[in-house]
Amino acid sequence: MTTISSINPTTGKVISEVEMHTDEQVSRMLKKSAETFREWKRTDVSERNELLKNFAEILRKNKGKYGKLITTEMGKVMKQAVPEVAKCAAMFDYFADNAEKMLEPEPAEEGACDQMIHYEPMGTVLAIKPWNFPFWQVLSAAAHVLAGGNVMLLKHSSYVPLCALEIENIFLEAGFPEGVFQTMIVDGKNASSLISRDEVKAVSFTGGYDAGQKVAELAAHNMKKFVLELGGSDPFIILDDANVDMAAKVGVPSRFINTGQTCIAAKRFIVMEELAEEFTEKFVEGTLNLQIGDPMDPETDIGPMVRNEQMLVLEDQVKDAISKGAQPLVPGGRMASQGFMYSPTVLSGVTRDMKVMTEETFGPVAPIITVKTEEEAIELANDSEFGLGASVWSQERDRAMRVASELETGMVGVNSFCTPQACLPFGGVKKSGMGRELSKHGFLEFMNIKSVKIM
Ligand SMILES: O=CCCCC(=O)O
Repeated sequence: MTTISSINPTTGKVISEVEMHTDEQVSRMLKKSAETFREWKRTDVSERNELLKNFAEILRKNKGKYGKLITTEMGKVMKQAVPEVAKCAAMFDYFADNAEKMLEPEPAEEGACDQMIHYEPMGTVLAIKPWNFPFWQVLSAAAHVLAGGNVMLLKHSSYVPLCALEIENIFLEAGFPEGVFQTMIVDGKNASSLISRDEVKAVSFTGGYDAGQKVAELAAHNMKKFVLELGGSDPFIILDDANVDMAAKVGVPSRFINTGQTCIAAKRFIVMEELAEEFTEKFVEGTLNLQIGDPMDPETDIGPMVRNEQMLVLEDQVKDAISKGAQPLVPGGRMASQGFMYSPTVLSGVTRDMKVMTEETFGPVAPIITVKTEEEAIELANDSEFGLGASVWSQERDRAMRVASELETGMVGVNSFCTPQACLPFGGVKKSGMGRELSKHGFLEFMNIKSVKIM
């Protein structure tokens, strides 16, 4: 029997061994999903919406229980794990309320009703999802994929097998027919090999660039539709007329939420020199106020990182910055405790050749870099392989909007930080991915947009 170990990052200890599915079981799941699709796509949209509503209700009723599971299995602090579950519930409500409108056939042009655009589901969507938001990452895709009449097969991160199985249970408890949503406990290699299987019609991938590139190659080779949501190195730009108090107040959670392990977190703080000292002082103060410790404690802001491997990467990035002249204003770093605790680090005097600027930092490290002009801020913000989100701070709306329009990203927060929302398309450009999740745009990614011409 082959198993995956579920490990508690707070202690570093194994919580449970989860049995992996055999090839034979996976084949049965593929077959089941293809069979179920033939029925599911024909169910009335109102019936599907009712199930989405049931699902949201179960999440809301049990958000404490699921939050605790998330905290135990990947270390997210309870203060954020419970809202993650509540946010998923709100997103299911959104698609339950809007799917019917999104599915409505549209006339091709005003008055030309004999040429229609129909939206039809594709079939089985293979979802390959990461550990950092164990519920949100799966459910933000599942809600609109299933609402459109598709079915889903999940390969979740090997770090969160218990969350993966619990999500499948919730679908069954909500009344979804067996086979509409199934969790496979398999390794990454096995999941990739499923892309070529006839039953799989599309792939929804969230994760790192290298794995995303592999998925894209396999999907393209097998002529399957894919959506990729990859990493980010989001700039957080403070222009010289920004409200510094607010920028620092929002900048701290924008960087350190989820112990810095968020694709759309602020990862490069770009400050115009007039405000650099004041912003840095306030940002450091906010960072030092964060409570670090047991993620189960409702007061804790910073819990463990997910694994030692992630800490090693972060340590290397910080070492590289310091060796090139960055000053550790808040030194932070690995803590002498059990589990994978890493205290927040703030670096000033950062230059663009440092790894903290060129690579994604997936942990609690905040590099601050100073620029002289707005143009330099824009140029530096765009000087990245990534293009997921960005944040711009200015008290002049037109100026902030002008800068926002110059940024090469899929999302911009003006005087706010970026976070996915059900009604907004979510995704990136450049090495941050292709396609969109959420909103009508995400919904349509997994629909066959069929033109119907009636003579
Ligand atoms: O890692 C990206 C997902 C972000 C989810 C959130 O901010 O709610």
